[in-house]
Amino acid sequence: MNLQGKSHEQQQEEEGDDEEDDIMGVSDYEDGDCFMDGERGDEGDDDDEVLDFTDPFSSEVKPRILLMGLRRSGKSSIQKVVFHKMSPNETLFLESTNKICREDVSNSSFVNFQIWDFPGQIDFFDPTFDYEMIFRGTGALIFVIDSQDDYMEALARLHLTVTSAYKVNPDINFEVFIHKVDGLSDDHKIETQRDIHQRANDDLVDAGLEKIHLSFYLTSIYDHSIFEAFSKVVQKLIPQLPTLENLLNIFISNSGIEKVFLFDVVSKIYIATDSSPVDMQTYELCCDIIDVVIDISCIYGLKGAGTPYDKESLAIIKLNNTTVLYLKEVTKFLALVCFVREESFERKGLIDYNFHCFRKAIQEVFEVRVKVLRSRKHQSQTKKSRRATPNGTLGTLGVPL
Ligand SMILES: Nc1nc2c(ncn2[C@@H]2O[C@H](COP(=O)(O)OP(=O)(O)OP(=O)(O)O)[C@@H](O)[C@H]2O)c(=O)[nH]1
Repeated sequence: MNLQGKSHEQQQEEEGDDEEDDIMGVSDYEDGDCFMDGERGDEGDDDDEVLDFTDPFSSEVKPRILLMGLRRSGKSSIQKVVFHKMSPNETLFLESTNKICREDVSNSSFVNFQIWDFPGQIDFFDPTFDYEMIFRGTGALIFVIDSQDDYMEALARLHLTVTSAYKVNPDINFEVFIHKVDGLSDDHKIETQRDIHQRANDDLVDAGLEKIHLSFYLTSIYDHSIFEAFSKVVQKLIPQLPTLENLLNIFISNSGIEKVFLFDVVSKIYIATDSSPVDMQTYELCCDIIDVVIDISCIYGLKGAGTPYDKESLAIIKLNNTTVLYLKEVTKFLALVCFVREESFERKGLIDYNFHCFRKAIQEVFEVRVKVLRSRKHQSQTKKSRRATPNGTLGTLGVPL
């Protein structure tokens, strides 16, 4: 294993080399082309700024993910395992949630959304529960069903929840996690999924609401299925997803790479991948390489106030099946994990050059979004200041007008 946690040469990149920044094909490559590892150049700091979604104004458009389900179905555990690196065994000691817990995921991760963990016993008919307000701004509603328990009550609750939410906001993505499947045999898993799918959809048809689409996932916190399911939920909320996929396709086809994932490092959610199918083993290997980088860095690499993942983080692991796993930092939240055949990895210079172009391209994709957000913020500020001024009150800067 060749782990280069924090050591690769800083290269100066000349400005104005845009004409060079087209992804190169394998055929374009010649030995001796000097596009080397670590080619980040001066633009490095800029993209942190561009991709830094912790800007307060971006909260205006933060999609909200609701986690709902009966008591003890596993909602808090999911949140803790996916976003707080809690080990699954520790969730045994989690106390029941009594109030709505809201968490902003954006501070530590690329994924820019809020999760609302609802206590199991919440009552929709309680007049103090303003579910209209809650559902209006929601991007995805995850309903967790404990598959090890009798799920009839959960299905009734799912129906009530989904129909109430749909009335307020028909654009919500409804995601059903058939959870704790680690306790079920493979046959039982499939049978349970089929049964829940059938019953939930029958209930919707009976209510004349067959247009509501429910997506189902088999999940457990004891393996990677919960991360994979969460990845799919999050991907549906990323408007730039088709563009990212397209860029990844171009990147791998020109670099001799077999498969690539763009990962949110903190949550191990993958934001995008190329269009070839994902198999669980590949995904698990990606999670493992991220863990290796972060864990080794945390244990042996941290100096003072440093972070375990930074601009220089990269890892190369040669597997025993002639495949090379290659991780590279994209932004302070994102990493690219590539599966490359050993013979293709000999052209690492080409891969790194194309990676550099890919990085620039995604920077541009998100720049558009940041610009839109900025202009929206500006507009709303202008409106506010106009509203505040006619009767001689203070302007936006607190200066008497
Ligand atoms: N076997 C198994 N147990 C799980 C899984 N996820 C959660 N659990 C267990 O389920 C129990 C309840 O988990 P919580 O996360 O507290 O459930 P909750 O839905 O947040 O409960 P409330 O706060 O009461 O609404 C805990 O003992 C967890 O360890 C899973 O994937 N498999």
